[in-house]
Amino acid sequence: MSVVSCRDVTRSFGDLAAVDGVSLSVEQNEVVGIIGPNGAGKTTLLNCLEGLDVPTSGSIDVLGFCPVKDAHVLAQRVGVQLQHAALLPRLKVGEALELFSSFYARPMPWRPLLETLGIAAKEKSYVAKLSGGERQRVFIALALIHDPELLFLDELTTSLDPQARLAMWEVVRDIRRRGKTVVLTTHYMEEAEALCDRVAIINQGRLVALDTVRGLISAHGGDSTLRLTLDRPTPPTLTSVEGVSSVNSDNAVTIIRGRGAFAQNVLSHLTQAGAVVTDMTMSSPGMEEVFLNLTGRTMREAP
Ligand SMILES: Nc1ncnc2c1ncn2[C@@H]1O[C@H](COP(=O)(O)OP(=O)(O)OP(=O)(O)O)[C@@H](O)[C@H]1O
Repeated sequence: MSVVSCRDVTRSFGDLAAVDGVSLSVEQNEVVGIIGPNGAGKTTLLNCLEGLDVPTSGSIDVLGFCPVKDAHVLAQRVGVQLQHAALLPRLKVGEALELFSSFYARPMPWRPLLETLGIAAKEKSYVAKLSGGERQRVFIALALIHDPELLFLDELTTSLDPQARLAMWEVVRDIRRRGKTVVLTTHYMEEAEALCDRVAIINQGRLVALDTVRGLISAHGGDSTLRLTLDRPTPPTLTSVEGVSSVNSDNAVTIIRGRGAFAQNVLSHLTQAGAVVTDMTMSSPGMEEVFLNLTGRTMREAP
């Protein structure tokens, strides 16, 4: 049985289908990322999965339960990262963790959790006085306090500095190593590449792709680029080499785009032609190219 199963889910606000016919499943011990441009519907979808919002149509199962009707059962087994400090301003970090521990049958010891998240020194600070990144880490600690089987993380590392972001990635990897399941949204392609077993790309409410990073790049990444400096003018025969889609010259550099084993084919072709390669670089498409090809926008335009 899938941990999360979402069938043909639509959530409309008036005429706007913020989530539009999304079907997806998340299996046990997977980390699945949801990415998409601003306003794509990621948070709305996550809210529906978390039981904070109700789909206009379609159905959702989480651990075999309905996220809305069975919220009390799921609360013990699912962790949700809060986004706003509204309910905690007058509490100190340690008090907030103590309070949340009291909600659960088997809470984890929270001091080691603060250590792992790098905020042990903030135990006696008011939540309201923390920096954005520190508060974010408190919310992660609160989401983890009952050692949930399934964790929902919405923009996990958005206000964190690079060091804290890497530490947070380790936290997620550790959660996965312990057999848990994670569904996260992110605006960072490198985060999706680093953490996710599969990535769902949402655009205008619709699920446009769902696959491993490698699968997405091979299906939607487009061409790789090989830049060569040769000891002679570019042989015109390069255009007919298997896998090559285009050949251009820029000053002394030959720029060849293609797919599959095109680079190897090009090099053998040049060797046979007696040409000498004096410099060579190769760049392959990544998730940025996948995102651009599927949504028409770069990720930098999106946040
Ligand atoms: N309660 C609401 N009432 C009306 N419209 C809403 C509501 N919540 C979301 N929307 C709209 O639904 C669309 C999807 O919003 P959502 O917050 O899910 O996008 P997102 O992908 O999470 O965006 P971002 O990356 O900016 O966080 C947006 O056009 C948003 O304005």
